[in-house]
Amino acid sequence: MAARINTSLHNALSFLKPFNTPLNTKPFSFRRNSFRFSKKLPYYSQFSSGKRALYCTSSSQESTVDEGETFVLTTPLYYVNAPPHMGSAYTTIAADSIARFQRLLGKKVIFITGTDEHGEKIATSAAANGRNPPEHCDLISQSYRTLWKDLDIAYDKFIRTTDPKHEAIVKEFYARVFANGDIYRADYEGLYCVNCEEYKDEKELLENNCCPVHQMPCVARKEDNYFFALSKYQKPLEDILAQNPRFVQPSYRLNEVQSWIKSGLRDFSISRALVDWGIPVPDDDKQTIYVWFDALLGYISALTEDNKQQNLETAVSFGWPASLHLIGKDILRFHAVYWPAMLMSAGLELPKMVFGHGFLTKDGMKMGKSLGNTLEPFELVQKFGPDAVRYFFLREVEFGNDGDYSEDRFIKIVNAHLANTIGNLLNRTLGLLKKNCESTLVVDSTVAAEGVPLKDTVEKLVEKARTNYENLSLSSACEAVLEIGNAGNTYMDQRAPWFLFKQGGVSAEEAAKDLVIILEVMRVIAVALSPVAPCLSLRIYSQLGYTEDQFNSITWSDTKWGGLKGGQVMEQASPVFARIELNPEKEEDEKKPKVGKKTGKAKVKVVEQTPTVAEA
Ligand SMILES: Nc1ncnc2c1ncn2[C@@H]1O[C@H](COP(=O)(O)OP(=O)(O)OP(=O)(O)O)[C@@H](O)[C@H]1O
Repeated sequence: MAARINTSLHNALSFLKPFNTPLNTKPFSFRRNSFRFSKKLPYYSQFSSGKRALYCTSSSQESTVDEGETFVLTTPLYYVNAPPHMGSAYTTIAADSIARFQRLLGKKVIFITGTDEHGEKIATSAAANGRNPPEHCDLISQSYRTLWKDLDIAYDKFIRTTDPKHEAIVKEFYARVFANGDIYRADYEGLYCVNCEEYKDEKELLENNCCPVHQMPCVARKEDNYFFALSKYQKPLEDILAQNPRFVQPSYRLNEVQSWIKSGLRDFSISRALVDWGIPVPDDDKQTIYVWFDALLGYISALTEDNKQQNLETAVSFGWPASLHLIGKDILRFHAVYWPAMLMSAGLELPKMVFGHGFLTKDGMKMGKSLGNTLEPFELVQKFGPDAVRYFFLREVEFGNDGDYSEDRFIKIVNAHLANTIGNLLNRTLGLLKKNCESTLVVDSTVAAEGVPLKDTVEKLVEKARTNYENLSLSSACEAVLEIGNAGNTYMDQRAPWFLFKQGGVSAEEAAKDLVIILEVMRVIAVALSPVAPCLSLRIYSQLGYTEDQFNSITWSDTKWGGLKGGQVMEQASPVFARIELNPEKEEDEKKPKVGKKTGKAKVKVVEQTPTVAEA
C-alpha cells in the first residue's frame, strides 16, 4: 500500500516539476484524524511529499494562466435544483469571455460546463415539483443550455452527471481511490446542510446551527458511510500551496484555503445511505456516491469523445489537467482541497489553477437558488440583449469581489459605454464617411496614422487589455477597451473632421484620413471587445465591410494597427447598440424625491444615434 501511495503522489506532483528536476522527497507522517469516528482507520504508512513541486511557471503576473497549447477551462457543474439565475450566468459569462480570449490567442480551447444532477437536494426539488428525478433533470438541464444560447455562450462540452459515460468514469475513479487504500467505512454523526450537501463544522455555523451561505438550520445526521482519507493529504496539500501559490486565485482566497488546511483536514464521507438518487457505490448498492465526489469528476468525464473509449484513461488523454477551474467562492473548499486530494489519490494530475470569484448579491446576501433571492437572467437578456448583460457584469464587478446589481447602474453603464462611447462614435464616423467619401476609405489606416500619436495610444491600450485578460482581470480588460473608445472620441472632437470637410482642399483630405483613423480604432475595439461582447463586435465588423466569416477568423493579432485598407467600402451607418431608455413613468419617478424602494422598470427602446448638428 505504501508503494501505491508513493506512486500516486509522485504522479500527481511530477508534472509540476520545472525543468524536470528530480523530486526531492522527504518522508512525513500524516495525522490520523479520528474525530467523531466510531471505527478506527486502517493503518497507512508514511509517504513522501514532493518538495520542488511548481505549477504555473509562465509569468510573474498574479493570475496569468499557463501558456500550453490546449486551454481547458471549466465552470462549476450547476445543480439542477432550480433553473439558472444571474449568479450561475455570471460564472459562465466570465468563462466564455476567457475561452474566447484564449481562442483569439490561437489556442485550442476546451470550455466545459454542465449540470450536476444527483443528490438529495435534486430529489427533493423534483418531488416538490411533482416530477420524477430524471424528468426534472432533463427539464432543468435544458434550461441551462437555453440560457447559454441566449447569452452567446460558446461552450465546447456540456456534461450531465446522469450521463452513463460519467457514471462509468466515477466508478472507475472510485475503484482507483479504493485500491489506493483511501476509502474506508465508518459511522458519522454531524450537522448537515442539505443545500450545500455538506457536513458542517459547528464552529462555522451561525446561531441555531444555521448555514452561513443558505441561512437555514443544518440537520443532525448519523450515518454509516464510506469515507475518503482526506487527512492523509494534509501535508501534500500544504506543500503544493506553499510551492505553487498561484494554484488558488485571487491570492486572498489562497490564505483562506491555507487556513482551512492548517486547522486540520478531516476525512469526509463520500457516500450516502439515505439518498437513492445517485450513482451506486461499487459493490454496495445500499449506498450512493456523495454528490460532490461524483460531480467533480464531471470535469474529466466531459473530455470523453463519442466515438472513442469511454474510460478514465482515455478521457484524461483528451485534455486533463484543466488549465482553469472557474468557480464561485462558495465551493472553493471542494475545488482547492477535496478535489486535489482526490486526484492525488487516483494518481492524476492536478488542475493548474482554481479561481474563486465573488458573489452577485442582493441586499448584501449571496443570490442563490436555495435562498430564492435571484435575478432572472432570461428576462435581463430579453430586455437588454446578451452584450449588455455580459458587458455590465464583467465591467462592473471586479472579478474576485462581490457586487450588487442595480438596474439604474446597469442602464447608465451600458448606455455610456456601449451606446455612446463605442456605438455613437462608429455611427458618427460612418455618417461623415458616407456624406464626404462615398463610404469608401481613402487610404490604408497605416498610412493615415503616420505620425499620429493616437496609434501609439491605441497600441498601448491593446496591450493593457491583453494583459488584463490574461490575468483574468476582466473588468480592467473592459476598461482598457473603453479607454480606446475614449481616445477615439477625443480625437474626433479635437480634429472636428466635419469642419475640415467644409474647408475643402488639403483640410478635407486630412479629414478623410481622420475618418480612416477613427474607423481603424473601431476595428481594434471590435477585436479587443469580442471576448466580452461578441455580437456587438460582429456588428461593428460588419459595418466596417467585413463578412461574418472574416469576423469568425479574427485572432488577437488583428488588434494590431493596420487592418483597414484604402478602397475598402463601409456599410451604411446603423446603430450597433440600442440605447436603453427609461420609460416615461420611471423618468417621472426619477424626478420625484426618493421615498422607500424604487419600483419603476426600464424599457428598451432603440434610439437612432444621429450625427450632431455641426456634423450634419
Ligand atoms: N450569487 C452568485 N454570485 C456569483 N456566482 C454564483 C452565485 N450563485 C451561484 N453562483 C455560481 O454558481 C455556483 C454554484 O452553483 P449552484 O448550482 O450550487 O448555484 P446556487 O444558486 O449557489 O445554488 P444554491 O443556492 O442551491 O446553493 C457558484 O460556485 C458560482 O459559480
